[in-house]
Amino acid sequence: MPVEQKEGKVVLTHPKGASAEILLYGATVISWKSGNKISSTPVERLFVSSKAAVDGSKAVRGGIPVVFPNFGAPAHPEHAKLSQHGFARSAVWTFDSIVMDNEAGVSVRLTLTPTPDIMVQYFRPFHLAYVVTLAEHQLSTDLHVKNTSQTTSTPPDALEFQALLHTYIRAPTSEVLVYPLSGGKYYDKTESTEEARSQPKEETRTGVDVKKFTDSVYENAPGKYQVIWPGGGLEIKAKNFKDVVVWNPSQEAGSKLADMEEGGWERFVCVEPGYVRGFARLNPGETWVGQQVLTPLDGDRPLAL
Ligand SMILES: O=P(O)(O)OC[C@H]1O[C@@H](O)[C@H](O)[C@@H](O)[C@@H]1O
Repeated sequence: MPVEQKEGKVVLTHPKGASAEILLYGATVISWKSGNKISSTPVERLFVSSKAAVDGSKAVRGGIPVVFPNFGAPAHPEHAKLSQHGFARSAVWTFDSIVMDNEAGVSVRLTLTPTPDIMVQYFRPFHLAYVVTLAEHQLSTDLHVKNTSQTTSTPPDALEFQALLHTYIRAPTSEVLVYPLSGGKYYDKTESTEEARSQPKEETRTGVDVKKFTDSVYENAPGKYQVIWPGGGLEIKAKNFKDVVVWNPSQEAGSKLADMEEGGWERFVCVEPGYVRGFARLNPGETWVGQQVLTPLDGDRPLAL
């Protein structure tokens, strides 16, 4: 069965062996197993902490949580009641449909509209659709945001939001490098004062490492990244996610996360395409689509982490 629904999750299986699992809780992709052009054996590409809650009690520590409508602590007055990274990653989404089911890809759509719980914290009408497509050697995740307001006021009843795919890539943290961010502007959230956090820095490293606590928001980033370690790597392509966040808590911050497994920070890098500097804006009836495509790089070998 290429698409199976069981116990709060959707499992996609590609005829050539790749698979993906998506929790309805948060529409969180919690597993993506894929081979590559050289080795067809599917291997896990995403990191999920063994201490992560996968029962819907807390956003998942790993996989690909969906961040919407705010990134980090709320900065927009309309988001004031929301918690860090918004409600999409901790709301139960609805299985909508199978979009495609053939050798080119197995694809499903999940949706989220305001629930009573969301409406207590957030008044804007919206419709989110998340399309996850599994190909032989690729995983695409597309987030569609629609402003469903019927109001015809002037100025328009705009939906202003941030969105990000918080992708935890399984990789040896001490060796992984992210390209090409050199020359770009970033905001360093590990700085201790608000003033230092709001001053842009210029990236001078050809390949960005995460050997120490890293929480960097690259603004207007290139949209195509290589995440490379000795013997392996992935490409991430992003559309309409103009920014990218590179995060690894290291032991310093990782050991304080209750749902992070011991040493888990040594086994991943988060490379997170997003629209997080400023706000995307939709007038009533308009839709915005952000896309992420993950592909193992040629020469990639399975990781024993
Ligand atoms: O612990 P959370 O809420 O899942 O967030 C993890 C991290 O997510 C990153 O995207 C943020 O830039 C970090 O500041 C944050 O610590």
